[in-house]
Amino acid sequence: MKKVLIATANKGKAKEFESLFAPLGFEVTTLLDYPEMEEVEETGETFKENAILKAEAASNQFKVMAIADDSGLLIDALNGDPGVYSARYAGKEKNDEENIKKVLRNLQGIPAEKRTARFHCTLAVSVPGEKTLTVTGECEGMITTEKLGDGGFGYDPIFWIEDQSCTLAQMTREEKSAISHRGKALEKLKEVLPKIIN
Ligand SMILES: O=P(O)(O)OP(=O)(O)OP(=O)(O)OC[C@H]1O[C@@H](n2cnc3c(O)ncnc32)[C@H](O)[C@@H]1O
Ligand SMILES: [Mg+2]
Repeated sequence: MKKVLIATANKGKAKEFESLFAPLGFEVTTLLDYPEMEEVEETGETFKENAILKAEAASNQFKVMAIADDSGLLIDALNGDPGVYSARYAGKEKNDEENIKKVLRNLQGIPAEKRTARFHCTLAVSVPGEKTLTVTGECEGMITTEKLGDGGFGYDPIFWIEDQSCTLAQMTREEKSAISHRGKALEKLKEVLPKIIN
């Protein structure tokens, strides 16, 4: 079976990538399979910089093609926060629960129509000896006033999708991937990397 290395240690992302790549005949390995590996410091100021950092670190270490995902939630009423710092919004322990609480606290009193937000995803593909390639995807939504649903990960329980009238955490993994920032970025990746994906 063909293998693809996804340079992430995030369980939620890992599951989504497994579901996205399985139909393409790929076995997915992630950094969760290598717990001894040290986490790459995300020193970039943009999703693109951080995605490239993570992808190149993994492909250099393992000498294989690696795909990294840097993503985050941009909330208009918070001037684009938590943005690139989404994972660590409430502290360096990367606690989804605390991150959600902080967002809801900071949006207290903000009316529904002003709670617009988007998820962003940049995927970087690094092949040893070749220039790293990036693609992006975005998903528009609204921030709820309470958590709804227990699927997904991260900020999904407070991210409302207008068209479907539910949060990303109330969708199946397939439903989420059909409209998500990650799903859209991967669709673009499939176009630019036909040789590798097919
Ligand atoms: O860097 P890796 O190892 O991939 O894992 P991470 O969790 O640190 O990932 P990021 O640096 O890209 O931070 C992205 C954060 O944005 C949030 N996020 C990204 N995609 C999401 C999604 O599809 N649903 C909900 N939250 C998401 C989530 O809280 C992530 O921790
Ligand atoms: Mg990270």
